[in-house]
Amino acid sequence: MSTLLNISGLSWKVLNKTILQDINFTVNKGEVIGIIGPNGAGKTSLLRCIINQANILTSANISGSVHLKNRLITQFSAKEIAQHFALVMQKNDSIFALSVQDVMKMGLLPHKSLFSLDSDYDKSQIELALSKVGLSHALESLFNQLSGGEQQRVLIARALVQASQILILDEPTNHLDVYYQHQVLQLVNKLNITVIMTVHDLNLASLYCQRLLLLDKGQLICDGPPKEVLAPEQLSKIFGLPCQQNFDAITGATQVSFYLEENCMQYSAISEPLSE
Ligand SMILES: Nc1ncnc2c1ncn2[C@@H]1O[C@H](COP(=O)(O)OP(=O)(O)OP(=O)(O)O)[C@@H](O)[C@H]1O
Repeated sequence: MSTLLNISGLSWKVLNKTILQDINFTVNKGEVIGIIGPNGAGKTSLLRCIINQANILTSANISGSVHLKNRLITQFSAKEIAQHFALVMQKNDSIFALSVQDVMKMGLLPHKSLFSLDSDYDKSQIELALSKVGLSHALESLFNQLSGGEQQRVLIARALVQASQILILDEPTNHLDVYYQHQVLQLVNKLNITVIMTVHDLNLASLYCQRLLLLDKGQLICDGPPKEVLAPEQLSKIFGLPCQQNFDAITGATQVSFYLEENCMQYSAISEPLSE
């Protein structure tokens, strides 16, 4: 397996606050990796550091390194970053007033020269990507008139036309109903490209990611296959709720359930949160 990304000793501080602390991991070509952890754990911040956006956002104090194909990420131009990474991040204010078609065309820009015209091939790629997310009918619609879930699917379709080697998704299932949660993650999974995504739903993460990174308070607590990372004692401690690990009867995937003490009839069978 060839290594695409190498994150080494990565730390990020803003003023006195530590956002990420000594993060180390590698990403191999073709892996589908889910970043999980509680609110504020540093999941989105880690994505930003990987794509070299943390410095743009703040006068940040970043140490350690991110290498993409053995070259420091800070040495890549913005266009080179866009050629390597397709992004679906959570805030998209800048595309507020565009049509879906225009939003989709933005996905083609990293691979075009300044004055190149739209081709029939471009048009067919846009139509194909929209059909994959069930939005063929929305080509002429205004992006800001779509529902949150439809907007999310357009952004995923835009990432598909960008045809980059690495797909970065920040909470891709946000706003999606249960059908599109599975549809989008299955689609992402079948692309045969490298995917790094933050996911709040631990069971979806387990179902669609080969490998999970568990973050807490800016630290990488565990990196491994879902069965190992979703160990109930570990999750119970981090999320502060009793937890049980099961296996899905149909897929065989590791699944977890959390319980509130007062709702739990068989509390003794379930691991309690560990004290500090
Ligand atoms: N530019 C910044 N300046 C100051 N603090 C920041 C900055 N970016 C993130 N943080 C802080 O870093 C911490 C981690 O934020 P981040 O958004 O990475 O968490 P997350 O794990 O993605 O959370 P969530 O699950 O709630 O989306 C938070 O406390 C956040 O307030």
